[in-house]
Amino acid sequence: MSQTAPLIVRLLASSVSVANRAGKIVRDIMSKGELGIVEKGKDDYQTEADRSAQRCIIASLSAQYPKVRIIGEEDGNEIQSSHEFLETDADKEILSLECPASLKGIKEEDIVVWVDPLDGTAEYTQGALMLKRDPWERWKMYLTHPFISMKWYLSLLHSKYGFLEHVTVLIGISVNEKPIGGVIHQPYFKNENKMGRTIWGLKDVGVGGFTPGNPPESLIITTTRSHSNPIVENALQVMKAAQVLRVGGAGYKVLQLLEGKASIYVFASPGCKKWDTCAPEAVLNAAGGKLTDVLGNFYKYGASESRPNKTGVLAAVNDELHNYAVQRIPQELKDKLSA
Ligand SMILES: Nc1ncnc2c1ncn2[C@@H]1O[C@H](COP(=O)(O)O)[C@@H](OP(=O)(O)O)[C@H]1O
Ligand SMILES: [Mg+2]
Ligand SMILES: [Mg+2]
Ligand SMILES: [Mg+2]
Repeated sequence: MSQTAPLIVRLLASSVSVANRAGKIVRDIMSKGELGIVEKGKDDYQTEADRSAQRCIIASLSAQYPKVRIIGEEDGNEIQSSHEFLETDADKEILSLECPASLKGIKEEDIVVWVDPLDGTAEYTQGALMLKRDPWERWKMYLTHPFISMKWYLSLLHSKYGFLEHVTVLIGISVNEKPIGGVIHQPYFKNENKMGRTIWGLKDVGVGGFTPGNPPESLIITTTRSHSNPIVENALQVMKAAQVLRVGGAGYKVLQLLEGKASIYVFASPGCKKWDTCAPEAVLNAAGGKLTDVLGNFYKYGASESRPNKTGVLAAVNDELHNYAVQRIPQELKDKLSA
């Protein structure tokens, strides 16, 4: 690795390589078909892919950047048992980036990295069903699946490939409580000749790994497909959108904004955590967008911050759309979430 590149550029380059490796782990576990699903709470599951991908990311980054504070979604990821997963490559394209003056003096001690090893776990576990080509085998798997309702099962059958494209690996880099760099890796993105793609963003540099798109002509909202409730629905109704897309994962929803497939990401619920939003917010910022809570306030990403994004998520690719969304949310709803 080029030791001459400034720390933040090296860390982002390592994060890209580590996210690619984690994505391969996610695909391999799905192919083996033993997901090892554990219920963490209501509508909150973890699989072997979440656990192994996090082990890979934390072991690899902490071996190379020992003083960086790294916080992951999943518990019980002892670093000692993870040498098989060590990834020490660093992406060459990122290493060759010109580091802006504003990021040159950053030290390891100033950095907190937020890791979501697998964003869209609900969609990942449902994807396992779609890999069963035999309808009888698929039905049997559905019957033993811990949390797929009949409505979901039917929507899965209609979706042809399931929702694996919604799955992402998120590595967010924050400095002084602000997200300044991030990686969103999509293990199941279908390219012509290879599986997966890696989107990155860095403050005062820009974004890469995809083709940015302008917001759609009409107002298209993107939101959760597996964690809705009456308040979430209320916040969608007031937007007066032409269309509402219900997809999995915070990472994938922000990708939809970046690619011009949706105008605003609206989620009026405390369900998302710092690891869900740190990387997407960093990439969105680097593309000129904005991610806040539903009151329009920024989240802080210091290590001691509480994990839940209690007052929800509102994100858009520009200030105009973001302002529109903040203004549409009724005060009563803002009060309910901040209570
Ligand atoms: N009510 C809830 N309970 C637990 N997690 C929630 C939640 N609402 C949102 N989340 C988390 O926020 C992320 C995005 O949610 P959604 O796909 O519904 O938009 C998911 O991350 P993970 O898949 O990494 O756990 C999901 O678990
Ligand atoms: Mg989770
Ligand atoms: Mg997540
Ligand atoms: Mg996760």
